[in-house]
Amino acid sequence: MKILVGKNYDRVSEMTANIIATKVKEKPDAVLGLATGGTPKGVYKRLIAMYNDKKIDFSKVKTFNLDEYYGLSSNHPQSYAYYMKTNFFDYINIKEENAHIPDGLAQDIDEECHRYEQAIKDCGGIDLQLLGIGHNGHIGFNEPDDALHTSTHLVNLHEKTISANSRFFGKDEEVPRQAITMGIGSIFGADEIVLIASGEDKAEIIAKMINGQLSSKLPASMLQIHKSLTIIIDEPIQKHLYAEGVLKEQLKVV
Ligand SMILES: O=P(O)(O)OC[C@H]1O[C@](O)(CO)[C@@H](O)[C@@H]1O
Repeated sequence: MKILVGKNYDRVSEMTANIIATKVKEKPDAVLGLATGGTPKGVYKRLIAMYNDKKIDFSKVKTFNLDEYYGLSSNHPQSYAYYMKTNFFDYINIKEENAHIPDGLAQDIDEECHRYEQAIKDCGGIDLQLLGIGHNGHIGFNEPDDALHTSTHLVNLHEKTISANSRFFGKDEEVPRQAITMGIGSIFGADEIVLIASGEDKAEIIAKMINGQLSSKLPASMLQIHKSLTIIIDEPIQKHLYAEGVLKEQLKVV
C-alpha cells in the first residue's frame, strides 16, 4: 500500500488525474474503473482540461462505473449515468459504447449483474480502478455487512449512505434505497487501485481502513491486501493519521 499526500483537494485531484493520464498514455485502450460522488469531480475536471490541451486521448479507453441507483433511468438527474455524462463523458472523446454503467432500470437484476461482470471480463479486466470512500467505509456501494459479495449485485443502502446522498436529492424520501454495485471481487480484480479522500471528515474512516482489521463491517479494509493500492489523501487527513499514530512519520506533502 502506498500513501501519497496532496496539500489540498485540488492537488489530490491533480495527482490522481496524472496517474490516470499516465496509464492511458502507456495503454491507450486502458480499461478504467470509475467512481461517482463528490470526491472524484475534481479528477474529472482535470482530465477534461488535459483532453482540451490534447494531452490525453480517450478514443480507445473503456470505462466501467462502480454502481448505479436501482430504479433511476440514465437520464434522471441524480443517476450515476447522468452524473458521468455531465461531469465527464460529454466533454471528452470516449465512445458511448465503451462507457459502461449498470442499468438502473434492468427488469432482471440477476441477468444485469451477470451481464456487467461478463462485460468487464470481455474487456480483459480493469487496469486502473478509481475509488472514493463512504463515511461508513463503503466502496462502490458495498456496505458494511456480515458478509461481502464478490461480484456485481443488488444492495440495500444503509441509512447513513442514504442520508449522505440526500444532499443531491430534494428530499430524503427521494433517495433510492437500493443500488446495483460491483462487488468486492470485481473491484479487487483491478490491476491497480487508486482510492482518494479529502477533508477532515474522511480522516477517521481512512485511519480505520489503513489500520483496522480486515472486516466485512468495513469493506474498504479489504483493500489493505490488494497487490497495488495507492491512497491519495490531503494534508488534514495526514495530520489526523499522524496524530493517531497510524502514520509513524509525516509524509512529504506534494
Ligand atoms: O465522495 P463522496 O461524495 O464523499 O462519496 C463517497 C462515496 O459515496 C458514494 O458516492 C456512494 O454513496 C460513492 O460512490 C463514493 O465513493
